[in-house]
Amino acid sequence: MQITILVGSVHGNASAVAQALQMAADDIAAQITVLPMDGLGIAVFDQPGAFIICTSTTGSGDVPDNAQALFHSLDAQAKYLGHVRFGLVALCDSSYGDSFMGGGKQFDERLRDLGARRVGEVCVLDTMETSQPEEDAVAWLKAWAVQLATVA
Ligand SMILES: Cc1cc2nc3c(=O)[nH]c(=O)nc-3n(C[C@H](O)[C@H](O)[C@H](O)COP(=O)(O)O)c2cc1C
Repeated sequence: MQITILVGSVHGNASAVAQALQMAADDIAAQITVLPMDGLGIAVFDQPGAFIICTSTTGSGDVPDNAQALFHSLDAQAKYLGHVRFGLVALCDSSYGDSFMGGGKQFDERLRDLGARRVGEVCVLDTMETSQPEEDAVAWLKAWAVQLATVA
């Protein structure tokens, strides 16, 4: 199984979570590549295998600066992504109220609009709820990989 983790991060928390997921690759018999979103466009989804969007939220429900190019290309170069299977790991903070998890939600909605299929529940890493986001994410990955294997 080939999995590409696309990372949107401001201060490095999402990057650290992505690294932890990569370290767990052997546990799920997968090859995991970590790719910062910087400068990427929709063409990244032409790669084979499944994807994990691992992103934080910044500003007021916004995607991180390094995710802007990829996110906007989902509009500017929109195309059908029916072949894409993805999981979502969303770093967030519920003290931000209405803008909670906005970055993750925006990716989720836009990718699904384009026909991509999200596998499993969102891995919600709320700063107010967990002090061990890496461990939580690895536990999520193990369950997610099982679900992914059952999806055509
Ligand atoms: C300036 C700033 C704005 C933020 N805005 C939001 C927000 O609107 N909604 C939310 O759920 N979390 C928000 N967060 C919380 C971050 O998403 C969270 O701290 C995350 O762990 C940061 O990960 P990163 O270092 O990979 O960017 C904000 C954090 C900062 C510092």
